[in-house]
Amino acid sequence: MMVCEYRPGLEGIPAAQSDISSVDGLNGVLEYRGISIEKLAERSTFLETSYLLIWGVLPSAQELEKFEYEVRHHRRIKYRIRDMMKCFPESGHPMDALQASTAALGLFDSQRDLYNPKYVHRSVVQLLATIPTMVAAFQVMRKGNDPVEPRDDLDYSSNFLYMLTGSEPDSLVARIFDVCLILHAEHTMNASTFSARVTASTLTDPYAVVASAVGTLGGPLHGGANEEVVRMLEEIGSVDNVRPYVENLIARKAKIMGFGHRVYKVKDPRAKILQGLVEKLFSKFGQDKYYEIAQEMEMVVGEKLGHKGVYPNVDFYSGLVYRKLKIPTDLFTPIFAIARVAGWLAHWKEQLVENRIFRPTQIYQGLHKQDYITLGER
Ligand SMILES: CC(=O)SCCNC(=O)CCNC(=O)[C@H](O)C(C)(C)COP(=O)(O)OP(=O)(O)OC[C@H]1O[C@@H](n2cnc3c(N)ncnc32)[C@H](O)[C@@H]1OP(=O)(O)O
Ligand SMILES: O=C([O-])CC(=O)C(=O)O
Repeated sequence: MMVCEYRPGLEGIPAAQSDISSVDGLNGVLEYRGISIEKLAERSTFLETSYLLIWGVLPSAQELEKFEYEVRHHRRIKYRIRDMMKCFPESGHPMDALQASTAALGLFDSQRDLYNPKYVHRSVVQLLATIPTMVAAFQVMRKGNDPVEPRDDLDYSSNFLYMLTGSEPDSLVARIFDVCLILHAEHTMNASTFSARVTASTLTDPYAVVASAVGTLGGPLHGGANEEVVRMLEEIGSVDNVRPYVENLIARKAKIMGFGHRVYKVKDPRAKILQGLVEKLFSKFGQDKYYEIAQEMEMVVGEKLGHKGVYPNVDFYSGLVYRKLKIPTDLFTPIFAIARVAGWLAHWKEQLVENRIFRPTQIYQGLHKQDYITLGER
């Protein structure tokens, strides 16, 4: 079958049939396996949501306990991985460090057996368990310190925050962080998930699948926008500067980070929940001026670009949560990756069910039947 119409960015072209999540972009609805993101953010945990995404159903109490136990006990990384990471330049971006170290996990995967449920289970546990450890280890090691060993007695998010700082987080902070992970866990056929599915379709190992997705997530048009948003708010500096700043970006036809979406033509439902989390954090730990700047920005961008359906996306308010938790800006996208591993793995598993290698076509616009001109004659 030949489909000849070219759609830049594959806009509107289905790349898979999926049961994992759905987005209603006109009404601002996101569901994981049919459950709204609002319900999950209110009642679930990141690990339970990961189980739901990957295995398709909410776990029983016993299944959840076993899954949490397994993840807790696979958090340690091999000393060879840690030593390899020690050699990474401290000036390098943590997303590059994460991509390289995730790919390196594949070096230890000698028994690849993609269609064996035990292999799938083991890889899921290992990736979910070790990716936060690798993100935290790079952060601590680039400051010249030894990584903080994971703690088996802490839940997923508390343990990650503990490995980053060396101290146990406040329980509200840990819960808010866990909700952020739930919100970022999955989002239909976004660029990094597409990347994961293309890689999965070649029947390579899940470490290569996740590493390719990490590489795709890092760009500023995708997950990397969360870092750019905070840098932009800092550059704006005061509420009075918002309007001229936005007008200048629009006049230059530049993209405003944290706004716009291929699917949502209204405010992203995750941005609404994240905004609520910012307010919760501020009411306990004190306001900062960047939230006022962000609110003004949302108002001005809505006024100028609302007619094009350009509203805040998930990356607009997440950075303000992480900033308030004193997390360095360049860790925002790796934190997004920690969460999205759940969605990538769910798509890896789904892709394998009736796999067919991705191999789209192109519309060739180049020359034919050219002469080969020898080097001396060019
Ligand atoms: C986790 C995530 O990946 S969420 C997205 C994170 N990325 C960002 O926040 C970066 C900023 N946003 C963008 O670059 C885009 O909105 C994307 C990449 C998210 C979506 O891109 P596309 O679906 O290709 O939208 P496209 O670029 O065609 O935009 C449609 C129209 O809205 C405008 N628009 C879309 N987003 C923005 C924006 N952030 N700032 C200014 N204008 C915008 C476009 O200029 C275009 O206008 P036109 O029709 O007059 O040319
Ligand atoms: O769906 C998209 O294109 C981007 C996005 O919001 C996500 O990956 O969370």
